[in-house]
Amino acid sequence: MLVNPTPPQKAWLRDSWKRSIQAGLNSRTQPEDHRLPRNEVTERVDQHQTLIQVVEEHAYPLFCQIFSRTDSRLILADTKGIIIKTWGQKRFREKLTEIALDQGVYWDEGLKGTNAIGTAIVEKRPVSVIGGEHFIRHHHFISCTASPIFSPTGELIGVLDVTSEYQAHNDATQVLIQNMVQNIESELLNFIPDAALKIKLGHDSSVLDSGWQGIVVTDKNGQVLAQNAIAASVLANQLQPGDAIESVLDSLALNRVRKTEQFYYQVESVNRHHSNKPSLAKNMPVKSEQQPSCPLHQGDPVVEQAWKQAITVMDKRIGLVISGETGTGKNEFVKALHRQSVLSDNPLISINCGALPKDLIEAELFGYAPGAFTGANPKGFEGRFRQADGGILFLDEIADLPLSAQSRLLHVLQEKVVAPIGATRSYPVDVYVIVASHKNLKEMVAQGEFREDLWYRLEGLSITLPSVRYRQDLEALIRSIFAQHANQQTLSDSLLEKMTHYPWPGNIREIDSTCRLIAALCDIDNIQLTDLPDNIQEKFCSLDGRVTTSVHDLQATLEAKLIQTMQATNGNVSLASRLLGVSRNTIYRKLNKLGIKTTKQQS
Ligand SMILES: Nc1ncnc2c1ncn2[C@@H]1O[C@H](COP(=O)(O)OP(=O)(O)OP(=O)(O)O)[C@@H](O)[C@H]1O
Repeated sequence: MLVNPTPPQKAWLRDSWKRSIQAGLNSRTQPEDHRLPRNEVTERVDQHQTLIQVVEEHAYPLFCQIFSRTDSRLILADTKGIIIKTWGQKRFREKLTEIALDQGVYWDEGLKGTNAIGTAIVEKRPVSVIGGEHFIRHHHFISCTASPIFSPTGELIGVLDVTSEYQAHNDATQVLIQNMVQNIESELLNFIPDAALKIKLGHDSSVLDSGWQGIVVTDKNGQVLAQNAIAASVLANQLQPGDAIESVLDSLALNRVRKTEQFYYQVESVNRHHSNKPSLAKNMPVKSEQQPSCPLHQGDPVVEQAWKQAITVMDKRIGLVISGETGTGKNEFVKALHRQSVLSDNPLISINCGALPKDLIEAELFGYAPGAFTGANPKGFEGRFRQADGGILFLDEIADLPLSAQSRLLHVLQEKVVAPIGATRSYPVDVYVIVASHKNLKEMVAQGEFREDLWYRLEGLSITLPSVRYRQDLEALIRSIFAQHANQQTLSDSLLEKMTHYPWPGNIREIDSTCRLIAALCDIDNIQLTDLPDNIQEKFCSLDGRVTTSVHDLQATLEAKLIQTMQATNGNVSLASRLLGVSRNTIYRKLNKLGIKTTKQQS
């Protein structure tokens, strides 16, 4: 029988080793891996989007600063010890793959023996497990330090871990990880629904922006919603959720550092411009200096301006019309606006007018009374307008709304009441309506296909989301969308270049489905063009192996090809016309336009 080595001295480690033995593990045998199927990994990543985002913004920079030159990985695990995401040294990741320290694998103490992630979950406190302190021998080459992450209401929501090659950890590592977790927990306070004020506290004014400050978050009436552990300590546990913050502060005036007898404090309004930023992918370039406030782009000025204007008009309840080719992200834009707006706790109802049969659209929008028409739900239907009451109704493809529904819509917008079909009464509704179309509504008005009065009622601000071929952040956009589908894969620079030169007629939708396909088919690092299926390779490459981007570039490519052919044929127009498959006249015309004379013309 194999005997486990001498248990360690530290009591908590001894206990953890004991639990490992009780779980039936043998220190000399590498335990079996328990791995989530790929689709469940994606689901978990989705569920943890906010946490991932906060880690990327508030812990990863510090990790890079301290560990970038060492063989280390930053790891986020969920409450069951399943690894959700990892960041850091790529070559070290490969080494960690040998012990399955990668995405989707359970690092529960009962499955992997004493390890920082699993043991921190059991202990509910930060722990460092250095080299030989790991129960399983195969894990002795690593040192891990992990700290649990708690929600503003004190529930465990995940674990942050730094795993390094054995020698890389020292006594300060645990303090560092705690600092990262502190930053994460403080930032999570901004995500509490109804959070309006953030009060930073400390015994000295210098700590107010240090990452070690106490934080209390209140609603707009100054009622405490949550606080971090430091605030509870600075305030000697005087405050509980629901208490009025003014019981401990003299003033709620914003931004000035103030002092009570016990502590310094500063009141800020909560920054709600956080939700659902696309994840900062591992293979994304370092953040641009100026972080865009719109979560849907990575530095495109047109989208940013559209976003800023939209936020402003929404707050003032001015109408918003969004145009843009199919797939440019109009729906996503509206969802992000909703999340960011004061209406975020109220419904967002989206309806695609083009996708509904014309004779049902009025019933869908305005509802109907029981027995209003044959085939209807016998209980009646309240309709989308009433479902959206207090929130936002997004009417996509509004151009497809039949004229009869247009007049009814105008009536609802003007009177703020909706009368379901066949009903004897009407209902008050307070709905902010946003519309989108990829057809030109103004032209439709001119042609009598869209009611002019409705257009004037809807039109306030008209914004157009740019087609991706015109976006200045295309490369970062592709990287970020790919990262959302990738497991650990990355796109090679040359493939990325091809992708940024492809015109993407289906816009973000096409980028999304292409990236999804590449991530599913190419389970390798640094994916090259030749790793892709033939049809995708073909779409990224033009005939001569160069890439076509826009009409302008296409023109340039054709002209270059013409010049090359003329050179190769020593100016023989007949031969060039046969090689290029165009008439001699076309060649003369093009050469003329380019100011090039044929040998014949020269002589
Ligand atoms: N900024 C973004 N990042 C990642 N994916 C996005 C982004 N914007 C849109 N998408 C994805 O692209 C696809 C198309 O987006 P969306 O439905 O918002 O486009 P649309 O302009 O409303 O299209 P249509 O006009 O055809 O209704 C969706 O799958 C969406 O998830």
